[in-house]
Amino acid sequence: MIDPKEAISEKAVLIGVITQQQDETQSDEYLDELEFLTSTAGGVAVKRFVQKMEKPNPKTFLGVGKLDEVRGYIESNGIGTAIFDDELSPAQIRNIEKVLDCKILDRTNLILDIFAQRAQSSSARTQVELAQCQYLLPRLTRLWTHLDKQKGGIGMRGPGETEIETDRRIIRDKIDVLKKKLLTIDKQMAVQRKNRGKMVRIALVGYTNVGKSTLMNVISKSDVFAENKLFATLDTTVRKVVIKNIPFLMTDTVGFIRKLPTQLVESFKSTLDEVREADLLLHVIDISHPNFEDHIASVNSVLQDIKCADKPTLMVFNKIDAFVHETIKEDDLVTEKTKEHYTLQDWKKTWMNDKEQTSIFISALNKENLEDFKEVVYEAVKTIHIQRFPYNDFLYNEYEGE
Ligand SMILES: Nc1nc2c(ncn2[C@@H]2O[C@H](COP(=O)(O)OP(=O)(O)OP(=O)(O)O)[C@@H](O)[C@H]2O)c(=O)[nH]1
Ligand SMILES: [Mg+2]
Repeated sequence: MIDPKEAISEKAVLIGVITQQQDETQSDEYLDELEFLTSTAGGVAVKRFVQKMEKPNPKTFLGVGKLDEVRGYIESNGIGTAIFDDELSPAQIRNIEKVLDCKILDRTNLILDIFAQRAQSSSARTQVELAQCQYLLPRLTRLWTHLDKQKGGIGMRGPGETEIETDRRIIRDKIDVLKKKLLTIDKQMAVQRKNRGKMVRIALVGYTNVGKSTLMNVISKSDVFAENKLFATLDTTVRKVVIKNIPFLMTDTVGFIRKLPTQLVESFKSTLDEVREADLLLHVIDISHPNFEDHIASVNSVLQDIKCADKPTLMVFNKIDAFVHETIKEDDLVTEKTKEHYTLQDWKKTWMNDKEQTSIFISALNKENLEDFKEVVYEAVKTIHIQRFPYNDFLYNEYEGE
């Protein structure tokens, strides 16, 4: 298996494409994210290579000429790793490796690697390991490229194939074992969740690094690990929170990301069950991030994958303290007003103001607007609580201030 500690501890080049689906700005922002992922994994991105093309080359991702340029740079600068901003197919990895002769990582690889480094509990570790095995299985052949199976024929089919088959069987057996282990963990977790009784359950969801754990900490006065790195949280934390007269449970869980590897979504089933069984979702958004609308779309698509898209959801726009916008000078009559120029007030008048949804604007870090936040959450929880406990059986009396 890939040793998470050794996977990257070196200089890397980042490789992306500009296509019809993703323009130059987008491609830039995606590579910014890839760079953040790289540094979170412990690597340093020293250079970016970007190629304009209709779609990535199915054989080599980049075009042959561009790939050669990358090889030149890698050779003369002693770079050990090339990281591609997309999931590469087994054939692409094989072909690229032949040209670049260095470690080839793709986006999925990188994310799996970070997850592996960060997994603490036995459940998180098992889930990551399963995802890694599933990623590895179809890619095992790359170890055998030197046998050049295409030429095939006598001698080529024998030992090579058998060894790949043996390796595959080992990985398959491991996948079986891990799946069984996860089944047991799932059951334990389901029992734990059941034991929590009928209390209303809220789950924090959102893109990675938006401030979910920070919000959890200020609301529940707990101490969940939060830091400016991607995927600081992998394990689920549940805290009891009381607002006024209603106690409820709040869950902080793993953050989502664009192109979250499907293997991870699948194997993190027991973690995501927390989200699936929640009565209410708080979708936390980093409104100070230039790509926050993209982030919302990515999160919604994962929610759809895990069949949670229809759950009651409050949109919590966090980091209002860090929100900035471009301004157009009064005498500038040329520049058109675009989203980069929107003030917070402008934004609040957009789709965020939809009657269908509730939006709250806060800074978890500076504790701004938390009273409003609590009020809105309280009302939402109360509605669910009253439905669930028809005798209006509040655990505490609500005292109006005198
Ligand atoms: N400026 C500002 N920074 C914030 C705010 N809330 C959180 N942060 C910072 O954002 C970074 C990420 O915060 P976390 O709470 O770890 O984010 P998360 O959503 O739990 O991230 P993952 O667990 O990685 O998915 C930290 O450096 C926080 O200090 C805020 O309101 N304003
Ligand atoms: Mg977190």
